Amino acid sequence: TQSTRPQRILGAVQQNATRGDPRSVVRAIDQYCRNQEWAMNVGDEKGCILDSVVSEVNPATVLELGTYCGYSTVRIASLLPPHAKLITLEFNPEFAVIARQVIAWAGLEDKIQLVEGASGDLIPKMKEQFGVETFDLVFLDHWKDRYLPDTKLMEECGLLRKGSVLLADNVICPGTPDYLEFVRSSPRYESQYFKSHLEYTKVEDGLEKSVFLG
Ligand SMILES: Cc1ncnc2c1ncn2[C@@H]1O[C@H](/C=C/CNC(=O)c2cc(-c3ccc(F)cc3)cc(O)c2O)C[C@H]1O
Ligand SMILES: [Mg+2]
Repeated sequence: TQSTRPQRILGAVQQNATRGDPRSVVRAIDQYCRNQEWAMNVGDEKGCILDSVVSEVNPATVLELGTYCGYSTVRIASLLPPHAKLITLEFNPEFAVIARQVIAWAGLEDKIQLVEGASGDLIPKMKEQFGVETFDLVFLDHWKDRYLPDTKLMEECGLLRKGSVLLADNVICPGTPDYLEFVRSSPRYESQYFKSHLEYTKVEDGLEKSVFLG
């Protein structure tokens, strides 16, 4: 039977990456998606911007919206301090199955908690069910029309503190116009655009970093 793209990405990791070496997992996925078949990972170019923001924030708690195959999950977790935790939300069970194996291959199970479900349902349960106070960093990379409602929901649920950083992928391509307008015009956010390119292409895209001012 025909394999799926996520299954082929997992295969590339198992064939080309070293178990327990997160950066080799990241490199294996980038090489596969650049040379064999495109996939919607944040990729190596925007990934370097992601790395610099993660290193600057040095977060103890991270929330990722939209796991897909776990590329950015592994990329972020590989930079976290020893006791830091990353919670990643994914509602497609098929993607979750693949992401769990990619995370395991990287040896990052202890830092990452993958929770299956829709962000709109899970965000209100973060405090009670997952023992989270607030998030130091949120990486938004799920359906683009969910960035704004989920940001408002995180505010309402008290999951953002003064200084919490939101980093959003794809603010140009495919684009998140309502979210961009909101964070750039709201007095409660200090926003900055990092110009880059759509993963594995020359098309313009970028990341928007928004600091919640409380
Ligand atoms: C609400 C919610 N809750 C939990 N998981 C959710 C969710 N919405 C999506 N997800 C999960 O995240 C993943 C979805 C991500 C959506 N990302 C995209 O649609 C996406 C699309 C492109 C793109 C650009 C140009 C083109 F020509 C074609 C595609 C590039 C990217 O980097 C992307 O992230 C997988 C999905 O199951
Ligand atoms: Mg993306």
